[in-house]
Amino acid sequence: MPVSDTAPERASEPDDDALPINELFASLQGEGKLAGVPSTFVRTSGCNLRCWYCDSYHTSWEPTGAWMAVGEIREQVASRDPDHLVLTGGEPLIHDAAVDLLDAVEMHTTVETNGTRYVDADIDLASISPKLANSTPTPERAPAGDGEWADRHDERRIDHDALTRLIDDYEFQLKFVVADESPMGEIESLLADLRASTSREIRDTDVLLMPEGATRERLDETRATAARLAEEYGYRYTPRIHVDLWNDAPER
Ligand SMILES: C[S@@+](CC[C@H](N)C(=O)[O-])C[C@H]1O[C@@H](n2cnc3c(N)ncnc32)[C@H](O)[C@@H]1O
Ligand SMILES: Nc1nc2[nH]cc(C(=O)O)c2c(=O)[nH]1
Ligand code: SF4
Ligand SMILES: [Mg+2]
Repeated sequence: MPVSDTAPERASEPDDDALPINELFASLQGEGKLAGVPSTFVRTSGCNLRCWYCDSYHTSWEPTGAWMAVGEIREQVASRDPDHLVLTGGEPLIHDAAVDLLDAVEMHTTVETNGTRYVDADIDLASISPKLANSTPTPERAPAGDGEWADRHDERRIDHDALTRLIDDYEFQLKFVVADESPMGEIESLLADLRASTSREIRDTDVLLMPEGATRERLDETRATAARLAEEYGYRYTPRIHVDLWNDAPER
């Protein structure tokens, strides 16, 4: 997704109580169990992974943003209409101040996370999107660099302990990005491992297949397959309604 030209420009010094913000906007939640719910999005910059298909290139491959104090983010969020906050990125949970923001706002909070780091915070819905082998930026498909991220990405992308703790402690959904049948075996085996390690029930309706696609054109190629696989395996399908409605526009 292109970087917003209206990303906050006032930067405070990076300190313990600030976050690097790529964009902050109100829209409709596009994905998952709360798709369609008016929400204010806070998108942090910086990620510990490098999915080749990342739709937020300017938070991962080429991170840009301005530091904002948590108090100022809280005010910006409170000044908008929605009573749902979606904290996303980049990977929001790599920043310690994400916990302060989640604890500071007085509304429903969803965190979009790759599930590689556990935090203890005021999270109402942990929207966990574990990264499968189909995300690895091999030299042929990395959008930048010479493939130097592939090994690091593969070593980091699944952390069973962090996933188990997130599922143990929060309402959750598990969202898997699919374009074809190839990741289904990995999804089934990861779910079997997590069902063995968590004390909570992971229902099939907590598992969502999401078509890979940052543009309408790409979704046209993937959504029917994702929907068919959801039916076949008994999982849920989630659209990406923001892409259907607004394609890859920033602040949407
Ligand atoms: C940009 S990520 C930010 C949060 C976190 N880093 C993560 O990956 O969950 C937000 C959501 O977009 C999904 N996503 C990113 N690029 C995508 C693409 N090209 N097609 C479908 N989903 C994508 C991720 O899997 C995740 O569910
Ligand atoms: N409308 C809208 N819904 C979203 N749900 C998750 C998003 C994300 O980028 O994390 C996202 C996004 O970027 N836009
Ligand atoms: S983990 Fe999320 S933000 Fe990071 S590269 Fe993958 S999709 Fe992008
Ligand atoms: Mg997005």
